Order: sequence, then C-alpha cells, then structure tokens
Amino acid sequence: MNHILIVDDEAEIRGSLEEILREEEYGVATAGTAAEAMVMVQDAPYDVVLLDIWLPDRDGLDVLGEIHALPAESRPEVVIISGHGTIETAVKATKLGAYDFLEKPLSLDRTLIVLKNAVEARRLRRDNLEFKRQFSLGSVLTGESVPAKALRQQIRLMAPTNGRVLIYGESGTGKELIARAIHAESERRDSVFVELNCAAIPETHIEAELFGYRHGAFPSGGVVTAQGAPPEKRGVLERADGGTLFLDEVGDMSLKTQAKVLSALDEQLFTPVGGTQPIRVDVRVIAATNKSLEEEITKGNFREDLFYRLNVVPFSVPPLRERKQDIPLLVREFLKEFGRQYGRPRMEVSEEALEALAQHTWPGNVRELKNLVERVLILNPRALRIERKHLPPLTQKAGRGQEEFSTLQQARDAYERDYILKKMEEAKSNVSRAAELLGLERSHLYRKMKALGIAVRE
Ligand SMILES: Nc1ncnc2c1ncn2[C@@H]1O[C@H](COP(=O)(O)OP(=O)(O)OP(=O)(O)O)[C@@H](O)[C@H]1O
Repeated sequence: MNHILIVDDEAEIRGSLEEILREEEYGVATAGTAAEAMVMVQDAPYDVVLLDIWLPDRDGLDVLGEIHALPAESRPEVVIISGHGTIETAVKATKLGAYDFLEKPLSLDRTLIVLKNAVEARRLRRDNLEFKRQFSLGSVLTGESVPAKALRQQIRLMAPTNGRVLIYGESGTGKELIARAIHAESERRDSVFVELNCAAIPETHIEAELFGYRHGAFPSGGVVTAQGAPPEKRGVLERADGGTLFLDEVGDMSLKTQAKVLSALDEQLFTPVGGTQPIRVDVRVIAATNKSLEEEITKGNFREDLFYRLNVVPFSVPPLRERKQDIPLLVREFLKEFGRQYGRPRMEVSEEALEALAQHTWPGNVRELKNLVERVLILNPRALRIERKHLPPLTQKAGRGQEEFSTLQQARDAYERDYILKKMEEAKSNVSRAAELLGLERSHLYRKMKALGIAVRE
C-alpha cells in the first residue's frame, strides 16, 4: 500500500481528500500544521506528501526544503497544493524539487493522476537507490578471506579520494568488479563508468577508441562508413568526462599510445584523431593489468613515467587458489544469482562438492568458478542441491579420458583449452603470436581464452 500525508490547515479539505484517497486504497494520514507534518515525515516513511503552501505556523516552501534535506531513502515526493493566485509560488516550489503542484479548488481527476505519477516517481527513486546499494561493496565483492576483507577496506578508503588506481591480478580475479566498486563508492558515482579493454582492441584502432576521431581522419584506408564518408566518434576519454575511465589490460598499449595517454592524463586535455580542437575533460582513471608492469618497464615495453602516473594507489588481487576459503561463499552467491536468472528454486551445495572445488587450482580464477556454477545449474535442471557427481572433471593437466566428459560441449571446451594452452606455450605466452599460430584475430583469441577460463598472462 502507498502512503500519503495530507498537510493542509483547512479541515474540510483534509477530510474530503482523506476519504477519496482511502477509497483509492491509499494509506492516508493528515496534519494541520507544519510542525505536526515534520514530526510525522520523520517518524514514518510516506511515499507522497500533499503540501499546502499556506500553513498557519510556517511557509510551505520551508517545509519543502526540510523534507528535501531528509535522507534519500526516507524522503517522500512532495506535491504542492496552492491557493488561487499563488501559482508563481507553486512554480517556484517545483523548481525547488516539488514533484508537481495542484491548484485549489482541487480537480479530482488531476489530483488522482498527479498522485499516481508521484507514487511511481517515488518507487523508481527507491528502486534506483536499492540497485545502487546492492551494487555497493557488501553484496558485490563476495569473500570473507583476509585478502577479500582487506580489499573491501582498501576500496572504502580509496574510493572517495580522486586518486588514480592500478589494480594487479590474474585474469578473472575480479579487477573490473573492484574498479566498478571504487566508482560506485566515489563522489563520481552518479556519473558514468566507461571501460576500455586495451587487449581486446587491435593496435590500429586503440587511439581512435581512446581519443575519438573527427571528420577528415583516416584519409586513406582506416575507418570509413558504408557510405564511404569518415564517421565521427567520441572516444572513451570524452565519454567518461565527469566520471571514471577503466583501462583494462593497460599493459597492452603500444609505446606510442602510452605517450599520448600520459600527456592526456597529465593535462586532462587531448585532441581527437584528425581533430584540431583539444578537448578538456575531468576523468578519474582506474587501470588494471595482469602483467608485472615493473618487468615490462625493464623490458622496455612500458613507460616508467606512465607507470608512476597510474600507480598512485596500487591494489593487488590474489588469485583464487590463494584464498580458497572464499569458494563456498562465492558458490552460494553464484547459485543465488543464476537461480534468480534461470527462475530456479533455492539451491544448495553439498560439503563433498565444496571439497572437490577446493582441490582445484582455478587458473581462470573467480570467472572460471562462476562459469562452472552456471554450467552445472543449466545441465542439472532438476537438482536442488549440487553434489559431487554434478561437477565436471576439474583437473587441468592429468591424463583425461573422453569418458569423463558428460557433454560434447565439455569435451570440446577441454580440447580447445588444451590446444590453446599448447600454442600459448609455443608462443612464449605472447597472445598476438599465439593468435597468429592459431589463425585467429588476437581479440577473438582473447575472448575465447576468457570464456574458457584461461588466465591471460604474458
Ligand atoms: N569477489 C567476487 N565476488 C563476486 N563475484 C566476483 C568476485 N570476483 C570476481 N567475480 C566475478 O567473476 C567474474 C570475473 O571478474 P572480473 O571481470 O572483475 O575479473 P577481471 O580480473 O577484471 O578479469 P580480466 O582480467 O580477465 O578482465 C565477473 O563475473 C565477476 O562478477
């Protein structure tokens, strides 16, 4: 039931409105003065306050201001009721944050429509807050191991500062999740979070992705539309203005691109490819890498000055094999998540199954575990409890007989995983070289490795 508070000094109006709204199945309370109203809104959550602008003890606009100062969770929408000739004040009230206004004498139809819309606006605002809360740390970064707790604490401390963050960790350990959590806990939370995966984009396109391009860029070859005219595009730096830019796999940028990123970071200013006008932005950069950038610097593959610019606050996310005590919580969390997604009843997991999962080394980290839980759920539509027998074979290297696979897809995945790992070995872990050996686009191989839970390390 939606709850409405009617604040009006005229008892007759309070009485008739109350009667009508009760018939419409609203929960209704009334107040005749500002003082009474303020006590009531602080004590109980109302969805909408119908507020007369003329009150005996105070100006309705002051009351509106006080209601607006309430915490977002308990703040109702306010609909102003204005007497004849006070429309200007009512308009002012909507500018101050009132949802809408009604003029006396009240029209029944309009009152009911405005109320219905205000209740809907209140519901949307509440859902939005709830979504943001769910997305905040507690529910997102699952884990009670010492490193998981330390990460949550570090995020809480660092998020409100504007400091650049560099997140280290193997593929699938949750680097993106951490970047999103930092954004969600920061002052920039109401602005955009934009992501660019530097490894998934061909080297020839990365500058255009970062800085965008303008008409006239790419005079020959390059990017052109189907009509033959070069298109315009806003780069991620421009799109992230006011918000956070997450540069994933930052170690995969060429030295030339690194130089441009360095200058853009230093000055918060850059010029799109083919453009003439520099663009000023206000962007917080969070970068992530699964390589040791110090090693890359020694090898001459990464600029030291850029490293220091990015590495203001370093985060290190340990692989799952070093925090196996998080596995049961993660499994239960993923069962809940996929259960909801696939409309399944509450699922449990047996101790034996958890023990088997703890034996595995999880080269693809949390992503591999999450994919496994999803697969098990799909392949066992009637199971209410995940048992040992539901799990696919988990050892990576041991001699595996084909009879161990329960589906063709599992056999195919295992074969592909082995084959890619072999080629990665031949290519000395260089993804571009391995992609050549396999006859695949680098970005395609990268996605495939991710899907198969192969840690992308160089
Ligand atoms: N602590 C965690 N709690 C809940 N889910 C997690 C956790 N860590 C990782 N995940 C989930 O695992 C998957 C992989 O995480 P994420 O994409 O953040 O990893 P990553 O380190 O950025 O990987 P890559 O380096 O391959 O881009 C995501 O679906 C993410 O939601």
